[in-house]
Amino acid sequence: MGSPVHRVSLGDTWSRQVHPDIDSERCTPPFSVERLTNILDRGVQNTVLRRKVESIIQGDPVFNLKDHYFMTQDEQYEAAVQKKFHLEILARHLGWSLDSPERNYAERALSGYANLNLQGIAMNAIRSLGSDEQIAKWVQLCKNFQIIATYAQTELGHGTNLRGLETEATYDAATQEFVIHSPTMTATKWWPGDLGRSVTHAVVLAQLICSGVQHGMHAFIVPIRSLQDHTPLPGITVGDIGPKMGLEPVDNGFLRLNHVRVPRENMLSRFAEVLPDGTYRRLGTAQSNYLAMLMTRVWLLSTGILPYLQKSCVIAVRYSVIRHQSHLRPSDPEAKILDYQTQQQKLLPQLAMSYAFHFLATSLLEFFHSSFNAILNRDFSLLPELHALSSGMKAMVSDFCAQGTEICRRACGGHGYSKLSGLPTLVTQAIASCTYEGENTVLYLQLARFLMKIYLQVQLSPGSTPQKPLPWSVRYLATPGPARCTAQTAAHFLCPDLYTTAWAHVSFRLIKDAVHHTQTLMRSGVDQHDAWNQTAVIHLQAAKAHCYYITVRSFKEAVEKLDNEPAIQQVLRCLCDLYALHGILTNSGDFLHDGFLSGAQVDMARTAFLDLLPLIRKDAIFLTDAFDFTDHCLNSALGCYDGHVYERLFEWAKKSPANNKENPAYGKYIRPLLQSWRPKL
Ligand SMILES: CCCCCCCCCCCCC/C=C/C(=O)SCCNC(=O)CCNC(=O)[C@H](O)C(C)(C)COP(=O)(O)OP(=O)(O)OC[C@H]1O[C@@H](n2cnc3c(N)ncnc32)[C@H](O)[C@@H]1OP(=O)(O)O
Ligand SMILES: Cc1cc2nc3c(=O)[nH]c(=O)nc-3n(C[C@H](O)[C@H](O)[C@H](O)COP(=O)(O)OP(=O)(O)OC[C@H]3O[C@@H](n4cnc5c(N)ncnc54)[C@H](O)[C@@H]3O)c2cc1C
Repeated sequence: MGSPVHRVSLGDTWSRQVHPDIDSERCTPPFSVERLTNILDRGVQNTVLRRKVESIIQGDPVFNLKDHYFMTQDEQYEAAVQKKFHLEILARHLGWSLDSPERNYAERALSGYANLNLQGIAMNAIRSLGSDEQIAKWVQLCKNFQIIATYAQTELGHGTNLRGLETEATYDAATQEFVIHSPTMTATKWWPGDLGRSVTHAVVLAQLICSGVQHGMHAFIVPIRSLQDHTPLPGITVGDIGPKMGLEPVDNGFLRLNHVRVPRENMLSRFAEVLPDGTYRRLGTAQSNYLAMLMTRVWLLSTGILPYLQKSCVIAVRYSVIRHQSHLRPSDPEAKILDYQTQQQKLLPQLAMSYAFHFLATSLLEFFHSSFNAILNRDFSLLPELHALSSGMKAMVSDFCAQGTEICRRACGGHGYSKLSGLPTLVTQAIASCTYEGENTVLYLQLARFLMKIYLQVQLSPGSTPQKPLPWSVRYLATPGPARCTAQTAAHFLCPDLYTTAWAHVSFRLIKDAVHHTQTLMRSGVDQHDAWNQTAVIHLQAAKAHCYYITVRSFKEAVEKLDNEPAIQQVLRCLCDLYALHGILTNSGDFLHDGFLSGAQVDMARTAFLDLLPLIRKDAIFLTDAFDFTDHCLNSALGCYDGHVYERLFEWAKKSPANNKENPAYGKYIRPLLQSWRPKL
């Protein structure tokens, strides 16, 4: 098999020949991998453009990632800024504007290795919370990198509870300025990315106070560092928060503001404004200023979170066809570890999830785009569903990606523990996404609250046509399905309608149970808030089931649309089956609880699941190749397209600074230790 040049990018001499163990996996593709890539890219023209951009990136020595794993944190930070700077210069030269597809592809290729990404999140805030004039002014400055901005919301004392934020923005009508101030230690902004050492400006979220009255959290554009010499401006104390679990290239920072004055025009005012005399006018809802987070959650799913799992799958699956360990039968040669059922059971559900989440993120993005303009024009009718869905989906995707990347890492045995595998970095990146942009439990509970409301709404008018149709994602709550699953054989579990119905049933029942528990407590005299807290674990479980149901449904619908691609449809159908059944088996208690499934039916589901594993296993390399990550972008000694795992690990390890300088500990400690007993020998 020829090796596509765009994938084999590291320029190692052995790259010219693909390892026979992975080459043999690519012998007879049952579907066009190229077409599948086009589908994932949403069009052949996008694949062509992406590859063009990737070849520019990987051909440029500044974007070389070779030494990354041996760098100190400081060096990683500097290299990441250098890459961003170089990308910016290159983009100007090539005419790639900040929102262009070329620019997005370049960011994807450098994901995790370039920083100043909070510029995008700050722009999301400006675009969603700013007036048209503010957008025109500030987004342009950001786009040109005339300023570098971050989104500074979280404080030492509060992250989740935005109403508890302490930073104050007090309006001074005499000067028509806001005075931005951190009144306490716990009001210190803590965590914003790129804040520690890089940004010039911050979108600061603060409690607005006009004429002594508090109006809740609003967004203000605050200059932080001088545009001339980058020193902190008067009243600003800013710095880096210190070592973290991962994300070394990013300078997460702290910020204290001591009566910093900004002009009235610096309050983002699409949904609220302060008139010169200090009159406050609310133009949106109390939660309108949360819109920037919503936008970023949707955006991050496909750009910032899912790729960690997809890359981990590519690395672990490729490695698993190269790695031989032990024997399936004593007389056989050592087996590829991917041929062990247990290895398939670890990796293939992760692969299925990678596809499931791709289609989910796509449909959520479409929903977002179709409702965002209406929201900007203050039509908030779609907002509750969009907020609930994006909260739940961000929580689910990041949770599963964090678990999945770790499963992939452990599935690579000892070599998965080496940073050179690329996997530890992917794990820590995915773990961070469980916390930022909303801690996952908290986000699931936002969805649960929405589900409870809808459920109660449906119960109030059972059977009758509701005044306005239910939001599409929860319409199933109005039409409960059968009380028992009809499957009689394992093969019946390979029917998308059957398992989608099963997931709808479990989600419906868990929502009903959660609401029932809450209401029972309330009827017994427990106050509404305590009742919610005492049933939150059950609500959480319901929200998770709902997310699973939505994912299964969106995957099923995406596969159904591929009628003109029967071979691809067939393989994706298997992945969809595997995803749905894996969820049923890992949550079988929920399906058994009310007798929807019998024990015998769970056994059938397990048989169907296990039978799928070898089917998907034979296509696993094709399915991972289809993501079309370049070797450069994977930056993994285990996961390269050519399969030369051992040579690459050895070559990369040899480059370690530890192997290329004198050992300072030898003279100081090892030699004295060894020699300390010499007189007695
Ligand atoms: C190719 C590119 C590669 C890019 C690579 C990417 C690299 C990635 C880099 C990493 C970047 C990381 C950046 C991280 C940034 C951040 O983390 S910023 C900080 C984020 N912080 C949060 O998310 C905080 C989470 N907290 C909240 O959202 C809220 O406080 C809360 C949990 C929602 C609670 O708020 P509260 O005011 O208490 O509301 P409630 O009482 O719970 O609800 C009242 C009603 O309001 C509704 N509601 C809540 N939020 C919203 C919303 N956003 N939109 C619409 N409606 C909302 C809620 O449902 C309630 O409704 P009702 O029930 O009808 O009353
Ligand atoms: C890598 C990284 C990058 C970040 N980047 C930024 C950034 O650029 N800008 C920015 O402003 N912030 C940023 N953050 C901060 C991040 O958004 C917050 O850490 C996050 O929103 C969680 O808030 P918290 O830290 O206050 O956690 P807490 O809310 O204190 O959570 C701690 C625990 O309490 C639980 N809990 C809290 N409230 C409730 C509740 N109501 N019900 C039930 N349980 C609850 C949570 O589930 C969790 O288990 C970043 C964080 C990280 C880790």
